[in-house]
Amino acid sequence: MPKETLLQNRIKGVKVALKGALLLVKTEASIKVQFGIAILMTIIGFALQISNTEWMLQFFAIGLVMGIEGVNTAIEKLADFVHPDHHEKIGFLKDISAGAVMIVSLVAVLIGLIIYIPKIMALTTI
Ligand SMILES: Nc1ncnc2c1ncn2[C@@H]1O[C@H](COP(=O)(O)OP(=O)(O)OP(=O)(O)O)[C@@H](O)[C@H]1O
Repeated sequence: MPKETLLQNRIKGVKVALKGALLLVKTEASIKVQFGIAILMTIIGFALQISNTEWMLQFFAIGLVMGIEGVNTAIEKLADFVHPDHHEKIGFLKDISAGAVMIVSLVAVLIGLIIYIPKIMALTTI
């Protein structure tokens, strides 16, 4: 079999990653909710005309939360596959993995509050 080039190898890698991202959005309830929130925040961002820097921070927060949620999902599924029975260590592993999602989610909420509270205040004082 002819050896694939670096470009062919990378194209294959991108295809696999896209398939994984689609699988996450299609099958995982938490990612579906986060995707919905991401769309809503994008609409609100347009409506309240946030700045370029605010767009960057908002997309960064969305990407961070959804990315870490994806890794958390993979860890949960791997744990269930490797050890389907109840085990203290599996519980600990799943808890810290969920904790990582919680940390980035709190940061995302803080970013949202910092961006939108002044804009909402300005709207309500008009
Ligand atoms: N095999 C196990 N052994 C010990 N504790 C477990 C085990 N499976 C789950 N737990 C405990 O239950 C919690 C929830 O685990 P679960 O796999 O249901 O994740 P989840 O948060 O409900 O998943 P999702 O994000 O898909 O809703 C874990 O954080 C852990 O504390």
